[in-house]
Amino acid sequence: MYPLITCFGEVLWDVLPTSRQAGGAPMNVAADLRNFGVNAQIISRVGDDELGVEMVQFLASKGLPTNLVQIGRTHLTGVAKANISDANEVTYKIVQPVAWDYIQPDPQLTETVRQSDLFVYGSLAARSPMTRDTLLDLLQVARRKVFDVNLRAPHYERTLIEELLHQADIAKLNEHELIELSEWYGYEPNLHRAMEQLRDRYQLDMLCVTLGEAGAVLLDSSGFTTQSGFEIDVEDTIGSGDAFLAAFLYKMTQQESPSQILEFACATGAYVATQRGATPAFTEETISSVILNTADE
Ligand SMILES: OC[C@H]1O[C@](O)(CO)[C@@H](O)[C@@H]1O
Repeated sequence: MYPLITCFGEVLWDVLPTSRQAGGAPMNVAADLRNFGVNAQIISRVGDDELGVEMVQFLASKGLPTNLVQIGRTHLTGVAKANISDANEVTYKIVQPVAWDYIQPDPQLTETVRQSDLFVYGSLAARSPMTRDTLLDLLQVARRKVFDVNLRAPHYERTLIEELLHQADIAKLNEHELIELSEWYGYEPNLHRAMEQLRDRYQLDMLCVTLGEAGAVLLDSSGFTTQSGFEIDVEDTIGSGDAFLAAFLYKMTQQESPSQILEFACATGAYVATQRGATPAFTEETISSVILNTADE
């Protein structure tokens, strides 16, 4: 079951017009890692309410430990209203403040992060002072840090994103986020060049940019690796980027080559987009058959 991967941040319910699905980027990453048999866990907080009970049950059903999910009496379990446009772009109205805005420091959290091989965090969790402070403390003891940039307007500020980038060893963002960061720094609109400049600015070991249906690009010490997208029928893209990251980290910890990592990650992101919600059940075999079926065409 090694390595140990600890994710930190929001757990919430994504409310769609006709259904409610468990979500929250770091939780999605942890649940998807569990699909691959990785020893993954999530640090978060829910409210002492019905939705909190259901969330804890959901985490347990995914094989995730629930002892790192705090239960608070002051705030409700998180909820996000998701809207999907005709072009499959999802926008979220992420209710605030909720329980995961109040993740409290705790020696047990510090210890588990200290022992983790990878620590995964995003920017949304840092929107409120308490969870932000807990995150910054945990980053002090984390060994290898993976920043899933995940910009969710209006819940972030440039200075905070920069602080979180400074902490990261590995960063993943999508093409729109790269454009936004490039505008901050006046980078020319050239994907490879902007990636190199961002990698150098924050001394990242790995920088990965997802390109939606066009695939993804990875920049690491071996240079650039590119993977084109898998053709699929989209159900909804919620959690697709999170699944990409989970698959990426899974293959990375298995020491696979950059091109194998990227192919597997793109196939996993594509598969999740064919399913409803952020955390469908799948296995490594499911993803391998996505890759094989595409190769046949
Ligand atoms: O975490 C913020 C939002 O992003 C998602 O994780 C998808 O990437 C949703 O499940 C959640 O509402």
